[in-house]
Amino acid sequence: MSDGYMWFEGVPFPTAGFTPEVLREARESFAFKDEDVLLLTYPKSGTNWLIEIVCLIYSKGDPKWIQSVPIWERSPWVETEYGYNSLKDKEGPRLISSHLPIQLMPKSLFNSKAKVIYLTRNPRDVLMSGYFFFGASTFSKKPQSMEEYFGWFIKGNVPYGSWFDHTHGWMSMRGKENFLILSYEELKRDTRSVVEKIRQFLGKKLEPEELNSVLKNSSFQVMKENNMSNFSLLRGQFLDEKNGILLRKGITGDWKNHFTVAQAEVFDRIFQEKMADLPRELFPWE
Ligand SMILES: Nc1ncnc2c1ncn2[C@@H]1O[C@H](COP(=O)(O)O)[C@@H](OP(=O)(O)O)[C@H]1O
Ligand SMILES: CCc1ccc(OS(=O)(=O)O)cc1
Repeated sequence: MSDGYMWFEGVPFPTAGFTPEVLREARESFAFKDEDVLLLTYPKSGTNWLIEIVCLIYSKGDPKWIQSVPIWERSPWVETEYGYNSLKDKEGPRLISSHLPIQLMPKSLFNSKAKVIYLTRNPRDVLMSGYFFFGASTFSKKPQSMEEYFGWFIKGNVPYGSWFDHTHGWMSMRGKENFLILSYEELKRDTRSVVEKIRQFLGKKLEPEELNSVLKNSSFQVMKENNMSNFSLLRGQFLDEKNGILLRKGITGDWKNHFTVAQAEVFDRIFQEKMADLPRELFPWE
């Protein structure tokens, strides 16, 4: 019986676009190549912002690609039916996205030199972003209230499971030279420097005016108006016509407008308990 998720090995997935067969085959058989780039996040951490930036770095700031091809085709999600099938036989270097927890990632990643960028975000803002986004979707369990979604998030009963487990799992890769960890918060605070860091990690060159174009075309306002990037193509079938918005506020600290004092205290306590073994520098919002 469906409870609003498609469960695979204890992890809840959206009900559209995912199957146990593809998840299994991707983990066992998907072959990462050394020249691939993997954009890895827990959902609602700024995944699509990162994809837009990387696409623009690849096109040297030329917006033609991002204005003509849907974002999920430029950097498909390897775990989805569509993404797996479009990536598996693709020639040449590939841009690949994923929200998978480490135990479900294609095994070949760990023997490849593929470059991985892991983008983190304050889980309180991830929670709020997910509450609005999944609440306006047709492919995920709908919460009746923020309080209900808060409880699900703490338990990991949300798409892709527990933020705490996801983060713990992937942080075990920190220090590897092909693994770059960034945060949404630093990307917001100093976008230019972080985009430069990404460019350098990818070994790409940009002229100053090309960098300016990357920044302009990946800005919140320009992305919000780009129908190839703002998920407007998913409205109707997968997202609510009115509230199914990917680029909602694009700020840090929105959780403060929604959490009660009691929820903030509960979250702090759980965060301390679950993340105490990891260095605080990994969480630049704390
Ligand atoms: N160019 C941009 N600048 C800032 N935030 C952006 C952005 N593009 C997307 N985001 C934010 O990233 C979140 C979605 O993440 P994902 O791409 O992982 O689903 C949304 O957060 P909010 O819901 O807090 O506004 C969205 O507004
Ligand atoms: C079916 C399309 C779709 C879109 C977005 C999804 O969630 S997530 O934000 O990438 O986690 C899932 C399915």
